[in-house]
Amino acid sequence: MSSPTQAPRAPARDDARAANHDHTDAGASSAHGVAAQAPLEHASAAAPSGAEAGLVFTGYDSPAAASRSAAADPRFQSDPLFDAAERDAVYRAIHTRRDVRGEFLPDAIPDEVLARVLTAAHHAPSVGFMQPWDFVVVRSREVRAKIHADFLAAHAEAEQMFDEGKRETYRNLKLEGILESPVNICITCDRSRHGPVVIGRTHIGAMDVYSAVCAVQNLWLAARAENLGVGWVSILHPQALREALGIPREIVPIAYLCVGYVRDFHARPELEAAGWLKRVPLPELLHFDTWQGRPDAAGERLIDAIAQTRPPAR
Ligand SMILES: Cc1cc2c(cc1C)N(C[C@H](O)[C@H](O)[C@H](O)COP(=O)(O)O)c1[nH]c(=O)[nH]c(=O)c1N2
Repeated sequence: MSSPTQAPRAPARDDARAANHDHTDAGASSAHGVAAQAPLEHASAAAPSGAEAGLVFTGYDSPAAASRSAAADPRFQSDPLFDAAERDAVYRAIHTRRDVRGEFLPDAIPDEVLARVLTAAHHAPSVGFMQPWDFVVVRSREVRAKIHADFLAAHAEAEQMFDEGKRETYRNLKLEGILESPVNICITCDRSRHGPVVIGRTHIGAMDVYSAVCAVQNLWLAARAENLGVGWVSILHPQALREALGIPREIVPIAYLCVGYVRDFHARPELEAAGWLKRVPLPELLHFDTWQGRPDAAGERLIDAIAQTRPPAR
Protein backbone atom coordinates (compact mmCIF):
# COMPACT_ATOMS: atom_id res chain seq x y z
CA MET A 1 0.00 0.00 0.00
CA SER A 2 1.11 3.54 -0.47
CA SER A 3 0.26 6.77 1.19
CA PRO A 4 0.52 10.43 0.35
CA THR A 5 3.71 12.00 1.59
CA GLN A 6 2.57 15.56 1.71
CA ALA A 7 -0.23 17.56 3.18
CA PRO A 8 -3.69 16.42 2.22
CA ARG A 9 -5.44 19.24 0.42
CA ALA A 10 -8.82 20.35 1.62
CA PRO A 11 -11.35 19.61 -1.10
CA ALA A 12 -13.73 22.33 -2.23
CA ARG A 13 -16.69 21.64 0.01
CA ASP A 14 -18.04 25.14 0.54
CA ASP A 15 -21.45 23.93 -0.55
CA ALA A 16 -21.58 21.50 2.36
CA ARG A 17 -20.34 24.07 4.82
CA ALA A 18 -22.78 26.66 3.60
CA ALA A 19 -25.65 24.21 3.86
CA ASN A 20 -24.61 23.31 7.37
CA HIS A 21 -24.35 26.89 8.48
CA ASP A 22 -27.64 27.80 6.88
CA HIS A 23 -29.18 25.06 8.86
CA THR A 24 -27.50 25.78 12.14
CA ASP A 25 -28.12 29.49 11.92
CA ALA A 26 -31.78 28.93 11.25
CA GLY A 27 -32.10 26.18 13.81
CA ALA A 28 -34.11 24.11 11.35
CA SER A 29 -33.96 20.35 11.49
CA SER A 30 -34.21 19.42 7.84
CA ALA A 31 -30.93 20.07 6.04
CA HIS A 32 -27.79 19.05 7.85
CA GLY A 33 -25.21 19.97 5.30
CA VAL A 34 -25.35 16.76 3.32
CA ALA A 35 -23.46 17.53 0.16
CA ALA A 36 -24.04 15.79 -3.13
CA GLN A 37 -21.56 12.97 -3.53
CA ALA A 38 -19.15 13.03 -6.45
CA PRO A 39 -19.33 9.84 -8.50
CA LEU A 40 -16.64 7.28 -7.84
CA GLU A 41 -13.96 7.39 -10.46
CA HIS A 42 -10.77 5.47 -10.94
CA ALA A 43 -7.77 7.31 -9.50
CA SER A 44 -5.84 7.34 -12.76
CA ALA A 45 -8.72 9.01 -14.56
CA ALA A 46 -9.98 11.41 -11.91
CA ALA A 47 -7.00 12.38 -9.80
CA PRO A 48 -4.77 15.26 -10.76
CA SER A 49 -1.17 14.33 -11.44
CA GLY A 50 1.14 13.97 -8.46
CA ALA A 51 2.68 17.35 -9.18
CA GLU A 52 -0.70 19.08 -9.44
CA ALA A 53 -2.00 17.51 -6.30
CA GLY A 54 1.20 17.99 -4.34
CA LEU A 55 0.99 14.30 -3.55
CA VAL A 56 3.00 11.30 -4.56
CA PHE A 57 1.33 8.01 -5.33
CA THR A 58 3.35 4.87 -5.63
CA GLY A 59 1.55 1.60 -5.08
CA TYR A 60 -1.95 2.57 -6.21
CA ASP A 61 -1.10 2.05 -9.86
CA SER A 62 0.41 -1.36 -9.32
CA PRO A 63 -0.19 -3.80 -12.18
CA ALA A 64 -1.58 -6.31 -9.71
CA ALA A 65 -4.32 -3.94 -8.60
CA ALA A 66 -5.11 -2.92 -12.16
CA SER A 67 -5.37 -6.47 -13.48
CA ARG A 68 -7.37 -7.53 -10.46
CA SER A 69 -10.01 -4.86 -10.94
CA ALA A 70 -9.99 -5.40 -14.71
CA ALA A 71 -10.72 -9.08 -14.23
CA ALA A 72 -13.82 -8.28 -12.13
CA ASP A 73 -13.09 -11.20 -9.84
CA PRO A 74 -16.02 -11.22 -7.40
CA ARG A 75 -13.68 -12.05 -4.53
CA PHE A 76 -12.16 -8.60 -4.80
CA GLN A 77 -13.50 -5.07 -4.80
CA SER A 78 -14.36 -4.08 -8.34
CA ASP A 79 -13.34 -0.45 -7.82
CA PRO A 80 -10.72 -0.57 -5.06
CA LEU A 81 -8.91 2.70 -5.66
CA PHE A 82 -9.62 5.98 -3.93
CA ASP A 83 -9.25 9.03 -6.10
CA ALA A 84 -7.66 12.18 -4.67
CA ALA A 85 -10.95 13.77 -3.65
CA GLU A 86 -12.06 10.66 -1.80
CA ARG A 87 -8.74 10.37 -0.04
CA ASP A 88 -8.85 14.03 0.94
CA ALA A 89 -12.38 13.59 2.28
CA VAL A 90 -11.19 10.77 4.53
CA TYR A 91 -8.33 12.88 5.85
CA ARG A 92 -10.69 15.81 6.35
CA ALA A 93 -12.97 13.67 8.49
CA ILE A 94 -9.98 12.51 10.53
CA HIS A 95 -8.48 15.94 11.03
CA THR A 96 -11.71 17.84 11.70
CA ARG A 97 -13.25 15.24 14.02
CA ARG A 98 -13.59 16.79 17.46
CA ASP A 99 -14.70 15.71 20.85
CA VAL A 100 -17.88 17.76 21.26
CA ARG A 101 -19.17 18.83 24.64
CA GLY A 102 -20.80 22.24 24.61
CA GLU A 103 -22.06 22.87 21.09
CA PHE A 104 -24.85 20.33 20.74
CA LEU A 105 -28.15 21.29 19.14
CA PRO A 106 -31.32 19.49 20.18
CA ASP A 107 -32.27 18.70 16.56
CA ALA A 108 -33.36 15.13 15.92
CA ILE A 109 -31.02 12.88 13.98
CA PRO A 110 -32.82 11.31 11.01
CA ASP A 111 -33.04 7.54 11.27
CA GLU A 112 -31.19 6.99 8.01
CA VAL A 113 -28.27 9.11 9.27
CA LEU A 114 -28.06 7.27 12.58
CA ALA A 115 -28.39 4.01 10.68
CA ARG A 116 -25.38 4.87 8.51
CA VAL A 117 -23.30 5.85 11.50
CA LEU A 118 -24.16 2.68 13.44
CA THR A 119 -23.54 0.56 10.35
CA ALA A 120 -20.10 2.15 10.02
CA ALA A 121 -19.39 1.25 13.65
CA HIS A 122 -20.53 -2.31 13.03
CA HIS A 123 -18.08 -2.58 10.13
CA ALA A 124 -15.05 -1.92 12.32
CA PRO A 125 -12.28 -4.50 12.40
CA SER A 126 -12.51 -6.98 15.26
CA VAL A 127 -10.28 -9.71 16.56
CA GLY A 128 -11.20 -13.04 14.95
CA PHE A 129 -14.18 -11.19 13.39
CA MET A 130 -15.64 -11.42 16.88
CA GLN A 131 -17.79 -8.27 16.60
CA PRO A 132 -17.97 -8.08 20.38
CA TRP A 133 -19.95 -4.85 20.44
CA ASP A 134 -23.54 -3.92 21.21
CA PHE A 135 -24.98 -0.44 20.91
CA VAL A 136 -27.38 0.95 23.50
CA VAL A 137 -29.13 3.90 21.86
CA VAL A 138 -30.29 6.19 24.64
CA ARG A 139 -32.88 8.84 23.89
CA SER A 140 -34.82 8.77 27.18
CA ARG A 141 -34.39 12.00 29.11
CA GLU A 142 -34.88 10.07 32.33
CA VAL A 143 -32.07 7.61 31.59
CA ARG A 144 -29.76 10.39 30.43
CA ALA A 145 -30.54 12.34 33.62
CA LYS A 146 -29.39 9.36 35.70
CA ILE A 147 -26.12 9.20 33.79
CA HIS A 148 -25.68 12.93 34.07
CA ALA A 149 -26.17 12.78 37.84
CA ASP A 150 -23.45 10.16 38.04
CA PHE A 151 -21.19 12.30 35.86
CA LEU A 152 -21.58 15.20 38.30
CA ALA A 153 -20.57 12.96 41.21
CA ALA A 154 -17.60 11.47 39.36
CA HIS A 155 -16.53 14.90 38.10
CA ALA A 156 -16.43 16.27 41.67
CA GLU A 157 -14.32 13.28 42.75
CA ALA A 158 -12.02 13.66 39.75
CA GLU A 159 -11.32 17.28 40.57
CA GLN A 160 -9.71 16.23 43.84
CA MET A 161 -7.33 13.88 41.99
CA PHE A 162 -5.52 16.69 40.19
CA ASP A 163 -2.80 18.87 41.63
CA GLU A 164 -4.20 21.90 43.38
CA GLY A 165 -2.85 24.20 40.68
CA LYS A 166 -4.91 22.48 38.00
CA ARG A 167 -8.15 21.94 39.91
CA GLU A 168 -9.80 25.19 38.98
CA THR A 169 -8.97 24.73 35.32
CA TYR A 170 -10.35 21.19 35.48
CA ARG A 171 -13.52 22.34 37.25
CA ASN A 172 -14.21 24.88 34.51
CA LEU A 173 -13.80 22.46 31.62
CA LYS A 174 -17.01 21.34 29.93
CA LEU A 175 -16.55 17.58 29.74
CA GLU A 176 -19.90 16.18 28.65
CA GLY A 177 -23.03 16.95 26.65
CA ILE A 178 -25.24 14.18 28.00
CA LEU A 179 -28.44 16.20 28.29
CA GLU A 180 -27.86 18.67 25.47
CA SER A 181 -27.29 16.01 22.81
CA PRO A 182 -30.45 14.25 21.58
CA VAL A 183 -28.93 10.78 21.44
CA ASN A 184 -26.41 9.01 23.64
CA ILE A 185 -24.90 5.71 22.55
CA CYS A 186 -23.18 3.25 24.82
CA ILE A 187 -20.86 0.84 23.01
CA THR A 188 -20.18 -2.32 24.97
CA CYS A 189 -17.98 -5.41 24.68
CA ASP A 190 -19.27 -8.95 25.12
CA ARG A 191 -16.04 -10.67 26.10
CA SER A 192 -17.47 -14.17 25.79
CA ARG A 193 -19.14 -13.79 22.39
CA HIS A 194 -18.46 -16.81 20.15
CA GLY A 195 -16.85 -18.78 22.99
CA PRO A 196 -13.61 -18.60 24.97
CA VAL A 197 -11.10 -19.20 22.14
CA VAL A 198 -10.97 -16.45 19.54
CA ILE A 199 -8.55 -16.18 16.63
CA GLY A 200 -6.09 -13.44 17.54
CA ARG A 201 -7.09 -13.21 21.21
CA THR A 202 -5.38 -16.41 22.26
CA HIS A 203 -2.34 -14.63 23.69
CA ILE A 204 -3.38 -11.05 24.27
CA GLY A 205 -6.66 -11.07 26.12
CA ALA A 206 -7.62 -7.42 25.74
CA MET A 207 -8.00 -7.67 21.95
CA ASP A 208 -11.79 -7.84 22.20
CA VAL A 209 -11.84 -4.55 24.10
CA TYR A 210 -9.55 -2.98 21.52
CA SER A 211 -11.95 -4.18 18.82
CA ALA A 212 -14.85 -2.42 20.51
CA VAL A 213 -12.78 0.76 20.55
CA CYS A 214 -12.31 0.38 16.79
CA ALA A 215 -16.11 0.51 16.53
CA VAL A 216 -16.07 3.71 18.56
CA GLN A 217 -13.60 5.31 16.19
CA ASN A 218 -15.55 4.22 13.11
CA LEU A 219 -18.67 5.74 14.60
CA TRP A 220 -16.87 8.96 15.48
CA LEU A 221 -15.45 9.46 11.99
CA ALA A 222 -18.67 8.49 10.23
CA ALA A 223 -20.54 10.92 12.46
CA ARG A 224 -18.13 13.70 11.49
CA ALA A 225 -18.76 12.97 7.82
CA GLU A 226 -22.50 13.29 8.60
CA ASN A 227 -21.82 16.67 10.28
CA LEU A 228 -22.70 15.13 13.63
CA GLY A 229 -20.71 15.83 16.75
CA VAL A 230 -19.68 13.09 19.16
CA GLY A 231 -18.40 13.48 22.70
CA TRP A 232 -16.96 10.58 24.68
CA VAL A 233 -17.81 10.72 28.39
CA SER A 234 -15.74 8.49 30.64
CA ILE A 235 -16.01 10.41 33.89
CA LEU A 236 -18.57 7.92 35.12
CA HIS A 237 -18.72 5.12 37.66
CA PRO A 238 -18.92 1.94 35.57
CA GLN A 239 -21.38 0.38 37.99
CA ALA A 240 -23.68 3.40 37.81
CA LEU A 241 -23.56 3.21 34.02
CA ARG A 242 -24.43 -0.47 34.13
CA GLU A 243 -27.35 0.13 36.44
CA ALA A 244 -28.73 3.09 34.52
CA LEU A 245 -28.64 1.14 31.25
CA GLY A 246 -29.41 -2.32 32.62
CA ILE A 247 -26.19 -3.74 31.20
CA PRO A 248 -25.67 -7.39 32.23
CA ARG A 249 -22.72 -8.32 34.43
CA GLU A 250 -20.79 -10.14 31.71
CA ILE A 251 -20.95 -7.18 29.31
CA VAL A 252 -18.31 -4.43 29.59
CA PRO A 253 -19.31 -0.83 28.87
CA ILE A 254 -16.60 0.60 26.64
CA ALA A 255 -17.72 4.05 25.59
CA TYR A 256 -20.54 6.40 26.49
CA LEU A 257 -21.01 8.78 23.57
CA CYS A 258 -23.09 11.93 23.20
CA VAL A 259 -24.23 12.39 19.60
CA GLY A 260 -25.97 15.27 17.86
CA TYR A 261 -25.80 18.10 15.39
CA VAL A 262 -23.68 21.02 16.55
CA ARG A 263 -23.51 24.78 16.33
CA ASP A 264 -19.81 24.58 15.47
CA PHE A 265 -16.89 22.21 15.51
CA HIS A 266 -13.90 23.54 17.42
CA ALA A 267 -10.84 24.11 15.25
CA ARG A 268 -8.53 22.52 17.83
CA PRO A 269 -8.99 20.04 20.65
CA GLU A 270 -10.60 21.95 23.49
CA LEU A 271 -8.04 20.70 25.98
CA GLU A 272 -5.30 22.11 23.77
CA ALA A 273 -7.08 25.46 23.41
CA ALA A 274 -7.57 25.58 27.19
CA GLY A 275 -3.82 25.13 27.71
CA TRP A 276 -4.27 21.73 29.38
CA LEU A 277 -1.96 19.81 27.05
CA LYS A 278 -0.38 20.34 23.65
CA ARG A 279 -0.31 17.95 20.70
CA VAL A 280 2.99 16.06 20.94
CA PRO A 281 5.15 16.50 17.83
CA LEU A 282 4.89 13.24 15.90
CA PRO A 283 8.66 12.81 15.35
CA GLU A 284 9.08 12.64 19.14
CA LEU A 285 6.92 9.53 19.09
CA LEU A 286 8.75 7.69 16.33
CA HIS A 287 11.13 4.81 17.00
CA PHE A 288 13.12 2.99 14.38
CA ASP A 289 13.44 -0.79 14.38
CA THR A 290 13.63 -0.88 18.18
CA TRP A 291 12.38 1.41 20.93
CA GLN A 292 15.91 2.75 21.29
CA GLY A 293 16.55 2.93 17.54
CA ARG A 294 17.71 6.21 16.00
CA PRO A 295 16.59 7.26 12.51
CA ASP A 296 18.80 6.19 9.62
CA ALA A 297 18.65 7.99 6.24
CA ALA A 298 15.22 6.53 5.50
CA GLY A 299 14.06 7.56 8.97
CA GLU A 300 15.28 11.12 8.41
CA ARG A 301 13.44 11.25 5.09
CA LEU A 302 10.26 10.16 6.86
CA ILE A 303 10.72 12.86 9.51
CA ASP A 304 11.21 15.46 6.75
CA ALA A 305 8.05 14.24 5.03
CA ILE A 306 6.12 14.53 8.30
CA ALA A 307 7.37 18.11 8.69
CA GLN A 308 5.81 18.90 5.31
CA THR A 309 2.53 17.17 6.10
CA ARG A 310 -0.11 19.56 7.28
CA PRO A 311 -3.65 18.68 8.22
CA PRO A 312 -6.22 20.47 6.06
CA ALA A 313 -6.78 23.98 7.43
CA ARG A 314 -10.54 24.59 7.81
C1 LIG B 1 -11.02 6.92 25.81
C2 LIG B 1 -11.44 8.37 25.78
C3 LIG B 1 -12.12 8.91 26.87
C4 LIG B 1 -12.51 10.24 26.85
C5 LIG B 1 -12.18 11.04 25.73
C6 LIG B 1 -11.51 10.49 24.63
C7 LIG B 1 -11.14 9.17 24.66
C8 LIG B 1 -10.43 8.60 23.45
N1 LIG B 1 -12.55 12.38 25.72
C9 LIG B 1 -12.19 13.22 24.59
C10 LIG B 1 -10.78 13.75 24.69
O1 LIG B 1 -10.69 14.73 25.68
C11 LIG B 1 -10.41 14.33 23.31
O2 LIG B 1 -10.45 13.30 22.37
C12 LIG B 1 -9.02 14.96 23.31
O3 LIG B 1 -8.98 16.04 24.18
C13 LIG B 1 -8.62 15.41 21.90
O4 LIG B 1 -9.59 16.27 21.39
P1 LIG B 1 -10.33 15.96 20.01
O5 LIG B 1 -11.02 14.63 20.17
O6 LIG B 1 -9.29 15.89 18.94
O7 LIG B 1 -11.29 17.09 19.82
C14 LIG B 1 -13.34 12.88 26.74
N2 LIG B 1 -13.80 14.17 26.68
C15 LIG B 1 -14.58 14.66 27.67
O8 LIG B 1 -14.98 15.82 27.59
N3 LIG B 1 -14.93 13.87 28.73
C16 LIG B 1 -14.50 12.62 28.85
O9 LIG B 1 -14.83 11.95 29.83
C17 LIG B 1 -13.68 12.07 27.83
N4 LIG B 1 -13.22 10.79 27.88
